[in-house]
Amino acid sequence: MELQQPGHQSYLHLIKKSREILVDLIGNINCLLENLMNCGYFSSEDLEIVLQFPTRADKVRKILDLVDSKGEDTAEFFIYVLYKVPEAYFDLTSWLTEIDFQPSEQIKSSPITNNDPVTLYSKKIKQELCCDSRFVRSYSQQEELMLQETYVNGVMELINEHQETMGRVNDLNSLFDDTGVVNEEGETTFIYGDAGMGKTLLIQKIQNIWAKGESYSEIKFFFKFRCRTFVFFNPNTQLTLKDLLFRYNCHPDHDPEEVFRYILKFPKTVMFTFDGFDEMHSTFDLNNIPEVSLPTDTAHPAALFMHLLSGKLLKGSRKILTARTGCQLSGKLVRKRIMLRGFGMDNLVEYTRLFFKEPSVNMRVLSHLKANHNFSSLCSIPLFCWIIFKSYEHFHSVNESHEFSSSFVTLTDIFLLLIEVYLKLSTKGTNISQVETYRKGKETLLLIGKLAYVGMEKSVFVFDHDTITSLNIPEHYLKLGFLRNNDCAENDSVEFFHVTLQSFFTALFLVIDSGSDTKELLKYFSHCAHSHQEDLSPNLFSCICAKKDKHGDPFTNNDHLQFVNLFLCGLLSKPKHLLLSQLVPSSILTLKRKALKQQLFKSVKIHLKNLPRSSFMGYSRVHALTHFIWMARCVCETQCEKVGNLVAKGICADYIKLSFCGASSSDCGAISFLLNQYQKQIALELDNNNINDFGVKELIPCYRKLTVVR
Ligand SMILES: Nc1ncnc2c1ncn2[C@@H]1O[C@H](COP(=O)(O)OP(=O)(O)OP(=O)(O)O)[C@@H](O)[C@H]1O
Repeated sequence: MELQQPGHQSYLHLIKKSREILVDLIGNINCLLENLMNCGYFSSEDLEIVLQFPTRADKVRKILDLVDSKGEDTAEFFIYVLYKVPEAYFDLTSWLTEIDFQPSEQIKSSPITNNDPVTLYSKKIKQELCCDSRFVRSYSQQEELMLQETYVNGVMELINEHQETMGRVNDLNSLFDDTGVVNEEGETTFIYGDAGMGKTLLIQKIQNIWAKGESYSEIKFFFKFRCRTFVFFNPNTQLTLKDLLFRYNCHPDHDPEEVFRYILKFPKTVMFTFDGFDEMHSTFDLNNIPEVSLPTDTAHPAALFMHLLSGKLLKGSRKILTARTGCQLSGKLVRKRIMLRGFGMDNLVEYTRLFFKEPSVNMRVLSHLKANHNFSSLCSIPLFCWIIFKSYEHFHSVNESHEFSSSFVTLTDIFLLLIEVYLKLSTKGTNISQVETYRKGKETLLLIGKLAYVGMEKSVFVFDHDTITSLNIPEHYLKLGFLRNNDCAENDSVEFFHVTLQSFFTALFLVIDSGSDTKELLKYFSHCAHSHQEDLSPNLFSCICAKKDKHGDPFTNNDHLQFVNLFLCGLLSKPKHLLLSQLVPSSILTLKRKALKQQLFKSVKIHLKNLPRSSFMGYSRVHALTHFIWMARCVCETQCEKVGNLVAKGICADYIKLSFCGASSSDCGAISFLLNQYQKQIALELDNNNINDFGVKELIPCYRKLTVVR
């Protein structure tokens, strides 16, 4: 294409010379006609003449003829429209660059209407996301929580390939910049953290700031998926990428083909968020991910998802994938790895300010947090912080002088409080005691507990209507706040508002159901004893083929089962005896408690005994796995020194290395509790975990037992 500079030639001449190119590449006629009409360059007769022609090419030819007949100004305006609406005329980008079009000052003052399908679709996604992300999905269903009034930044750290921290991410705009890149070829920003650390809320915040135009201005299309959605597709489902994007996010109102063509041509203008990779553990077999050679090929949606992650489809698009800690993603796919570490003290102060608007209550909660580091370390996990504050708010409204009675608050205490709050809200119960509330709520607790347990048995976290009716759960129980509608599955299915709550109800059911014997009670301990995750190959594609290898399901995350065990320990602890004896005979509680105590001893002993040892600085060093941390959490949840004493006897090592075990600050309290009961001195290595100042304080009580701390 040979073109001369416009300075040497008229625009009319330029259009004439490029006639063929323009006829070939101008697709959107409406946008041109509308602007030429609006600014008075074309009359309604001109419009009619153009529209008489049947084909697109003929229409363009006629427009060019008319422009030619009208003179230089119209020709300049014609090119100005092509230049100002690049989304509609993206095929002409290189032509426009080549002619180096420089609009005159006069033409620049002409208003241009941008009604092309790409821009309209981008606006539509923005509007939808703006509405969708304004509110946090409320747990109690009766209240609506504005994201803006509840979100505070948590601590985010960049992690390298050796799992070491490389500094903090302080700004959501830097999620895609060049700092902390672990693999230039990787395409995905992988954000991970423990349950309730705020992965989903972070994704919602990212959607919200994009939709409000506060960030990521180069992004035109934002597609959000929950990984769980891919589990719900029938294994035989075949979709094109276009269908996956447009059917499962909002649909373009105009010319979807043209919008998709734009997306394929400019993948850098597309952002994806995929939330909850750990939820992909599933029944379908991803063994043979079919190749897609063309973006128009069909494949199973999960295969399309994997090809998007790897960049085989829409290479260069931005992708954020979230998962629970421990869920592996191949290094090949990861560009940056970011770990969520929850709330630091500054974040907690801000969250408290947002949550408790009344200054005196705000001050009281803050001083409570500062005085009690067990309390503040639990609050460093945003989900637990919300539950604690929610319960505090409720009890404070009932009784102004309410304080958390014990200086040591366990997770079981918190969930018991939350359930009490919801039971009271439903009965509009006034000042009845916790014991009385539970006694009255026995039937509810048994039925909801049964639902949780039935699900846990089959790794089912979403319940359809048939399951609910088969368990005879009355409709109004679903509205108490424990369950919420599921937005991924079809039909009106429900899920627990958080999977930890399902774990809690499962434990409660195993404790209070008179039909559950001790064997049943303890069965999840053996499921958890050895986590497949810990010896997984880091390559996702080999993981996907794992069913044929001997690795097991790579997506299986057993945290939900570990939480069941933890809550069993809390519920069967002595301080909860009075409360639980409202729901089940005392003798049964005692029997179950004894069996649990023995199980804890056995679990720790077997775990440490079966691990390889090495000699280090004269010690026999054993590198314990995450399961050991869970055991420590369980022992601490009992709050019983006798149990701690017995279990500590199972510690058959004098040096325990707990590096890379995902221990958080609140775990330090648990480790301290357990080691304090150990009869001898012991060395402890805790580097590369998620421990902050709260955690260090929690360890203080066991310092006297430690010979080496690292
Ligand atoms: N940054 C935050 N600011 C305020 N509250 C938060 C924040 N992050 C999380 N929360 C609170 O914790 C709850 C749980 O957060 P979220 O669902 O995002 O956790 P998650 O990490 O996705 O958990 P899971 O892995 O179990 O799905 C939120 O509904 C909210 O109440």
